[in-house]
Amino acid sequence: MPDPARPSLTPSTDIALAFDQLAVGYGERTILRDIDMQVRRGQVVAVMGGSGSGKTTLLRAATGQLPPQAGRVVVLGEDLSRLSADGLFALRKRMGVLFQQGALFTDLDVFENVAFPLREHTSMSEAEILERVLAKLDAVGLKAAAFLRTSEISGGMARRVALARAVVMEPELILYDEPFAGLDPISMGVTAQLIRDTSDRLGCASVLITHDVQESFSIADRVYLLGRGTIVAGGTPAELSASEDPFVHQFLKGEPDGPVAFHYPETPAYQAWLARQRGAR
Ligand SMILES: Nc1ncnc2c1ncn2[C@@H]1O[C@H](COP(=O)(O)OP(=O)(O)OP(=O)(O)O)[C@@H](O)[C@H]1O
Repeated sequence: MPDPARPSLTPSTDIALAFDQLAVGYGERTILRDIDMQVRRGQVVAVMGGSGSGKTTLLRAATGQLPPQAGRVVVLGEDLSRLSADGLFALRKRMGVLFQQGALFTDLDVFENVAFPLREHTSMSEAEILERVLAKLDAVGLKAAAFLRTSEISGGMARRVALARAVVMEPELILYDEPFAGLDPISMGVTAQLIRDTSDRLGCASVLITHDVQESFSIADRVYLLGRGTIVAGGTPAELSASEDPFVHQFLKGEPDGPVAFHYPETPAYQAWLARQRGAR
């Protein structure tokens, strides 16, 4: 559970990630607009929303993969759109990202997969690398699996190895894309606690994109709910749980009917495709 004694007010320099009136999308299409969000060091923030609501898109904006259509993304005090390619590369070393398809290198064993960022970006000695990697593997319960090849581990184990790799550089900001996907209930609880502990111990900011209400509410300081192309609700887990907003209510209860759209919207591109399909028959 989030520590109630943790101070809720910290200086503004403590902000690790800020979206400031952000609009972001692909080509001409805007997926999210009017996004205002701040994540402080030591905080765990969960971003939730239905399928296609723009969670991964928001993550891509935070890593600089997707430039803003309007507004700003500020990471560790740096406005991403003002950074050179070298500046962005340097900043990324201070960030950890666990992608949804956090693919491991199949030609490396578990240990070398986790050691990879240390070898790429630091001048740590072999002895230091050994201790650091074993500590991170221990945290995900896989120390004794260090010598295994990636073909010898299960999908859920691979997710945990990817998690160890995302935190091995002890980054200041960690972005997790669906960290609970494909995990059994025990691993899910352990992973949630690991995310919380990593934030507390390293004082880093953690942003997790997830569908899992129970796990994210158990560790998050704040939760944001995406819908209708923007943030529809934000607050502490307790505030959201008590919300009367029909959108929040439907999402948290997983009810099929309500304002959360189940169907992908019919766009002009779909209408044009359908007309072509029908014309062709
Ligand atoms: N590379 C892309 N090019 C064009 N449109 C995209 C691209 N990636 C995603 N989209 C569109 O952006 C919208 C949001 O997608 P996004 O992947 O951010 O949703 P999500 O909330 O992460 O969904 P899920 O929970 O299903 O992973 C969708 O309508 C999707 O079709």
